[in-house]
Amino acid sequence: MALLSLSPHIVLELVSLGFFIALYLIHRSHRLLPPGPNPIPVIGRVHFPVTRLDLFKKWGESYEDVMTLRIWGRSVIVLNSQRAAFELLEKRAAITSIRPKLIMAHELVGYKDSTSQTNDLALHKMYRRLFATALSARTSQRYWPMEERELRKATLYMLAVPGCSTAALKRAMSAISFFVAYGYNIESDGDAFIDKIVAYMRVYQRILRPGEFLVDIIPILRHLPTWFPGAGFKHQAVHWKQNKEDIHDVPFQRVKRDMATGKALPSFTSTLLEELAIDPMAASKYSEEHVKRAAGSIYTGGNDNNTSSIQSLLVAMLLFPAVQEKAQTELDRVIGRERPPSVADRDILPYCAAIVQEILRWQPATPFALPHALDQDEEFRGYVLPKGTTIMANVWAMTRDESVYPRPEEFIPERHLIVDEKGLRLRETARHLVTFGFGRRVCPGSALAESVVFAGVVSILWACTISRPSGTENFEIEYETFGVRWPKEFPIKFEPRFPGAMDILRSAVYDAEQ
Ligand code: HEM
Repeated sequence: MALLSLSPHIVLELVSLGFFIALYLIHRSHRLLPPGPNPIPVIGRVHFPVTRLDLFKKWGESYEDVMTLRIWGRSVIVLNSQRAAFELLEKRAAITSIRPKLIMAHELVGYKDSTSQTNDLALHKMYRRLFATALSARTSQRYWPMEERELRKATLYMLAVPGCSTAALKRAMSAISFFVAYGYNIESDGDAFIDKIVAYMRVYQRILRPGEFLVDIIPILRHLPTWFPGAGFKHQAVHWKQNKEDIHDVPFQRVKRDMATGKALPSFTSTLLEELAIDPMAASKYSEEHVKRAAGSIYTGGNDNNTSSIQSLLVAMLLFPAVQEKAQTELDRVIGRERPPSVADRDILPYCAAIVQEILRWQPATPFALPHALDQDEEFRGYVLPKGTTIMANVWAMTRDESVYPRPEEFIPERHLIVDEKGLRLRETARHLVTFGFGRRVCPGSALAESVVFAGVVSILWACTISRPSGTENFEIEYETFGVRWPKEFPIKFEPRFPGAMDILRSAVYDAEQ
């Protein structure tokens, strides 16, 4: 009321003063942060330029280890080198393992307590234990035969139907994720359910993108009543939340039914539910609800990353045909043409194993990993990084660091190989790729991902000759980023590499399905 009695002139002066104080405070809070490319004063930029990887590579060189991007005035620390990422995200993981707050994803759609988003560190530790039990490198071996079967089916599909490689790979990856999580084929849930999941993946990737929703920038908007103009995002959130619950619940309940009738096949869910039933100690550590959420993250975490990586294999084979020839020479020499290769052959197929590592380096599916955040103020390289600040890893620039990967834009599997008294084999360091992220949040599905991509490499290259269809030799393949980075549709031709290749694959698939 007192304000209303002031003259308009004084009110204007007070508002201006408030504005300049706010500017000063924002400016002061930015002073102690590392510099960065922020062209608009105070605001910095209006979005995080996820598609401009060329800029991130350039900035990685000019700002060296660490820089600050400001998005609508909010600071995002970007770590440009492996050295900085290890120092902050690995060595100081105790304070850099939380995720930035996203009102839309966490509060409105309900991801607050999910595996990849929870900031409850005890809960997070428990989820990681579930993954260590039911999806360790050793337990994931039980899924190898099913990975081989699905990728052989996808290979046959690509050979039989021109222009279907993306659809074939997406179908195979859905089948694998579902089988690993629940032990049955997703197709038996019907097309409507599959469509629902595919549509939901887009939503999932959208809600996790920092700055995608105004409510993430202005959190107070979450209190808007649903009838208020512009509050449409709240309706969307209710709908998405319900979809999320259904997608997690339908397959989970089916595993429980199958377990009750003795029909359930071994899976992430059945392994943990069995342990819960027989081990009285297990119930004090986790509940069915936790298993349900962790199983849901296998699909959301793994599906698109795996698909994108195998699509990048196809791109690499078109751009670097000599690599295809070398891999096929290795396959002919070691495996021959009487049987298709399997994941268990990985140690005797080092060149093909190195192709997997090179795909993950050359086209990381998530070029910025997932965002971390600081749990307290922290001094780093002479700067003071405030509590709550988002930290992104510039994985793109790290995988293009010429001191580690000479000629980084070229696809060179040899860079991951070593020859010594034991013969040709993968370097010890090859598996420590930054593509799977950092510290306590490092991808818990990396062993599964590597075997799936290997199954794709050997199945496709053993059976097919991949080339550009005539007339498309100069077609420029482009990538797009939607959560995960994908190649846009591109022309590609698959031909059987030798007579009988398709028959051998078909009978291997048939045997596996019996
Ligand atoms: C090529 C395939 C894959 C790539 C490139 C990839 C990459 C990543 C990255 C970069 C992160 C974030 C790490 C960080 O925050 O520092 C992550 C987290 C995660 N990934 Fe993967 N991933 C792949 C496959 C998979 C698979 C197959 C699964 C299934 C089990 C999976 C499940 C998850 C989960 C649950 C998280 C969250 C971990 C947490 O917050 O503690 N990912 N992944």
